[in-house]
Amino acid sequence: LDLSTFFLGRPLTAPLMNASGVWCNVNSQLHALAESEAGAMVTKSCTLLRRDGNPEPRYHTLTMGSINSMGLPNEGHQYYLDYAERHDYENKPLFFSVAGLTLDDNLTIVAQIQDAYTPALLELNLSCPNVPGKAQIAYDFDALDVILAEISSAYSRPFGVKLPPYFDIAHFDEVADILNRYEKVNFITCINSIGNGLMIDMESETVLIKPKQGFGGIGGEYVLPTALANVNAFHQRCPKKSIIGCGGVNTGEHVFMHLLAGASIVQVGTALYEQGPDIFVRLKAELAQIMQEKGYKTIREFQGKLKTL
Ligand SMILES: O=C(O)c1[nH]c(=O)[nH]c(=O)c1Cl
Repeated sequence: LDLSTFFLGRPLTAPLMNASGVWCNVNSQLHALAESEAGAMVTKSCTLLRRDGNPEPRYHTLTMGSINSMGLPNEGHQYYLDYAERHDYENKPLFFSVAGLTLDDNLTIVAQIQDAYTPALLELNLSCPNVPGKAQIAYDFDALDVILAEISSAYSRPFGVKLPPYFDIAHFDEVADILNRYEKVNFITCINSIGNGLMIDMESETVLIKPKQGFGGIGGEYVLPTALANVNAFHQRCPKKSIIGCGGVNTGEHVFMHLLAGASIVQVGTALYEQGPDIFVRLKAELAQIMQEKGYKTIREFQGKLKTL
C-alpha cells in the first residue's frame, strides 16, 4: 500500500504532519516530530523576537476538541532558523511557519529565511486569532492582497499560506481569486482554528481560559465539517496549488476524508496535542486499513475525487 503522496515533486513517506503550534515550539518537540512516523513537520509560527504569549490557562481540552488563546508564544525566528539548519531534509520535509506581528517583521523574517538558503518551505500564517487588538490578515482581503504582493517580491521561492476558515461561498471565491494571482503561492493550508469560540464550566460558571475573557480558537472534531469544506473549496478554485488539510483529524477516516476532499498532506493539531507523536503510527495504520478495504493501492487513486450527488 503506497501511503505516499508527492508534495512539490518530492515523495512523502506518509501524507501526515503536525499542525503549526502543536508539538513544535522547542527543539525537544521538533526532534520528537523528526523521529515520528509523520511524513513532514512544521515549526511553531514565529515572530521576530521571542514571546511569552498570553497568561495561562490559555489552552483547554473540550469534549470534542480544544479551545486556545496561546497568544503566539514562540522562541523567536532565529531559534527556528537554527533548527532548520540542523534538520535532516532527507528524513522528511520541514515547513517553517511565520506570523510576524507587522508586515515589516514578516519581510525581515522572510528575508532571513531566503538568506539562510534553507530547504524549509515557508508557511505564512495569515490567520492567528489570538493576538489581542490584531484582526486576522486573512479576513481583511485588501491586507491579504498587499502582504502576498510584498512577500512574493521579497521571497524568490514557492511558499504557502495558512488560512482561517471561511463560511461564505462568496468569500471562497474572493480569496481564491486573490491567491490565484500569486503563482509563487503554491500551497494553501486550510484551516486554522475557528476563531473566538467560548466554552463554559458549569460548576464554577466561568470561562475555561484566562486571555480575552475566555474567547479562543476552536480545534478538534468540532471543526471537521468546516475544515473539509475549506479544503474542497480551495481545491476546486485553485487547481494549480496544493492543499494541505488541517482540522478535526483524529482517525484514519478523517485523514481519508481530507485527502478525498483534495488535500495532499493532512495536518493534525488537537489530537496530536492530546495523544502525542505516536498518533501518526495509528493514523497511518487506520488509513492503510481503509485503503485496503476499499481496494485502493495508492492515494492518487482517490485524492481529490470527492463525488457529488
Ligand atoms: O494563539 C496562538 O499562538 C495561535 N493559536 C491558533 O489557534 N492559531 C494560530 O495560528 C496561533 Cl499563532
